Amino acid sequence: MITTTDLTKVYRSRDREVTALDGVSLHVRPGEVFGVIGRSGAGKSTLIRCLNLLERPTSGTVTVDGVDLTALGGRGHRARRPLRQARARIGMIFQHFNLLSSRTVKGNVELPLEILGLGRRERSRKALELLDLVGLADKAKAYPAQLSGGQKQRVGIARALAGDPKVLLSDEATSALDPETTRSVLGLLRDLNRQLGLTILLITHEMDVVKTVCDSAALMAEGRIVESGAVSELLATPGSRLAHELFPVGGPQGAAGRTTVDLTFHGATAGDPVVSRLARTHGIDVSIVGAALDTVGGHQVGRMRIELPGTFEDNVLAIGFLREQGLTVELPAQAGLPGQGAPPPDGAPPPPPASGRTAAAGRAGEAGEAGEGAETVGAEGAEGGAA
Ligand SMILES: Nc1ncnc2c1ncn2[C@@H]1O[C@H](COP(=O)(O)OP(=O)(O)OP(=O)(O)O)[C@@H](O)[C@H]1O
Repeated sequence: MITTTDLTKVYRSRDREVTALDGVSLHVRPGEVFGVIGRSGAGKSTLIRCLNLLERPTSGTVTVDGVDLTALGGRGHRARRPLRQARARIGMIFQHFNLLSSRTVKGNVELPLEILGLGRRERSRKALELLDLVGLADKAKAYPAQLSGGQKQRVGIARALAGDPKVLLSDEATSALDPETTRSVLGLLRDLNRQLGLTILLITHEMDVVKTVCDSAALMAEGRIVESGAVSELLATPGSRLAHELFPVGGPQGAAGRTTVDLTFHGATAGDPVVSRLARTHGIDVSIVGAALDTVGGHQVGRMRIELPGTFEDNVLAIGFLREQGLTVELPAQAGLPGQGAPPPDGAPPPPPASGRTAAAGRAGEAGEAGEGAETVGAEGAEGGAA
């Protein structure tokens, strides 16, 4: 639905050049919610402005719903008619809502309909229909100043849907909202995505947004896409930086003479009692040092950090066994090993605050036991619960 090819944007002023986008190629499939995450300055806003050609890229192409926007004339607010028409099919919502304070809620939603040339009655009918869709039918006559932040964003969403877009771009739409309102606005976006088949690309610096609503995600750093893919696939990719940021597993690592292993249970593996099977079949005392359950992309996922007695070489067979069971197995950096799962230190956004049933601190006991404190789950619990 959205494809960019080698998209580059260089801002030039008299004395310096900033490469905000450096060869960005990404593909958003029809009907998916796609999150772009990255630190401040990574190039996210530039990317989203280039997607609807509010900003003209220096080179590369942007294709939305089969139309190569970069081939259409004009830029910014001086876009020519074909580009304006193509843009009308791309809705956009903003962090600070961008509502007109002098217009009522209904008047704000009618604005794009006026620009599209609809008559007064048709505008009124459509605006009320859209307000109903976002749950604000009773606020049609209110002014933006009389609304909460979440209600303002709902008006922004209704306005963005006025041109019956196939694509909705969201520029940090929940960053100004409290956590509960964020959840409700993300819930609305997910409902619209399902009901209308709307493709949504959102940029955010909040990992929780990606975790809550996105089917796929891309990590941006220094104008480039560092990693991207379906969230479920990323979680199954050893060493994925996004997976590590999305769902960190806690617990100490690298004790001398022991091998630390991070396991991810998802899909078909979620219900298998793999750890106790490992303990039984290989006669190993498995220590669980951290475990967590969380919902990522609408699916429950379990992660567990275990320790095996002995060095990596002593545990090659056990690790092979875990891989054969279909688990994602990662070896964080530890004594005598470079580490397979730990993400490189630079470029990624800071880790999100712990959420969901994230757990683990200190040694939590031997296999099968629930750990002390917090909400640590034992081997069978984590496996069974992550269905
Ligand atoms: N109009 C501009 N002129 C010059 N440089 C710009 C312009 N807009 C953005 N930049 C630069 O491009 C780089 C990417 O900025 P951008 O706003 O796209 O990042 P971002 O990931 O959206 O950051 P934030 O989350 O803080 O908004 C930054 O170095 C920024 O200073």
